[in-house]
Amino acid sequence: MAQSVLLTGAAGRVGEAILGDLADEHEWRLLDRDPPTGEQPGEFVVADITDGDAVREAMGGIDAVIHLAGDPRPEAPWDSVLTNNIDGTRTVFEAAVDAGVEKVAFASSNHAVGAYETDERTPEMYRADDEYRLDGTELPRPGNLYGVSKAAGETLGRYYHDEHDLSVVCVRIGNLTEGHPPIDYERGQAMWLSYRDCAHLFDRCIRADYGYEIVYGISDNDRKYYSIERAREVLGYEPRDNSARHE
Ligand SMILES: NC(=O)C1=CN([C@@H]2O[C@H](COP(=O)(O)OP(=O)(O)OC[C@H]3O[C@@H](n4cnc5c(N)ncnc54)[C@H](O)[C@@H]3O)[C@@H](O)[C@H]2O)C=CC1
Ligand SMILES: O=C1O[C@H](COP(=O)(O)O)[C@@H](O)[C@H](O)[C@H]1O
Repeated sequence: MAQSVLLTGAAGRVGEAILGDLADEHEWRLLDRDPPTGEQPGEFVVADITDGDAVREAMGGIDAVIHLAGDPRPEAPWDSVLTNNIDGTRTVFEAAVDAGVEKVAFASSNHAVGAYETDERTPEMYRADDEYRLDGTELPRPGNLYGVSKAAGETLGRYYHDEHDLSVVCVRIGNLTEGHPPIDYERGQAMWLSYRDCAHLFDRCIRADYGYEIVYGISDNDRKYYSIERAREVLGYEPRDNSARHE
């Protein structure tokens, strides 16, 4: 069934992947601090996610939120991730609860667990014959402040689920690229997320029933060190792409 979905960070790359396949599948309200370029599949709200009043207004009549807005740079400075990724994410969760939204899918990142990629494990863990897997039950282990901000977003989600009964899924997105996986980059190939698998995964986040979940958002790559079993089980994720087909 089509749902009313608020998509924050709609003008970015992940937003482009989602809307590319799902424009006609749901009723969209799009939010970004950058104004839209070109025609959009729904109402577009130009606002900053740290503006509580604007975010609360954008939540009216919404069933589900896909929260992408934030600073996506692994090297982003603390001031920026504190404002955009931590404070902004808290504002989105708070407004969702106030508005009686049912579920929020939060764009977390591989960088929330980047420090598991130790010198001892790499580069072997990036290869198809290596069986090391992270599955979402492990503690966060960020390798940079951007990763810290994503771990904080996951923890905010846990809090808003436990204290306010909001359904929350945190998707630790790998490396989204259009058309083909990153070239000459084993790590990127191991965590590749194709555009169509990205759209399908967030569609499942809108449609599935869950309480609080952390899942990995990668395609079904032969090379992988993130398990996608939880996403399959809980969300019904059925990825179609595999970076090995492009090697
Ligand atoms: N692209 C990737 O491979 C990955 C992305 N992610 C996460 O997914 C989300 C989206 O990433 P991308 O689309 O790649 O980034 P992007 O930079 O292309 O898009 C982010 C969008 O959010 C908007 N934005 C940023 N701060 C904002 C604020 N304070 N208020 C309102 N809008 C704001 C920007 O204007 C931009 O349109 C980010 O949270 C990022 O951390 C996580 C892992 C991998
Ligand atoms: O969280 C993110 O991760 C991807 C992949 O990380 P990288 O270190 O291999 O580049 C990154 O491209 C994206 O910008 C970021 O938001």
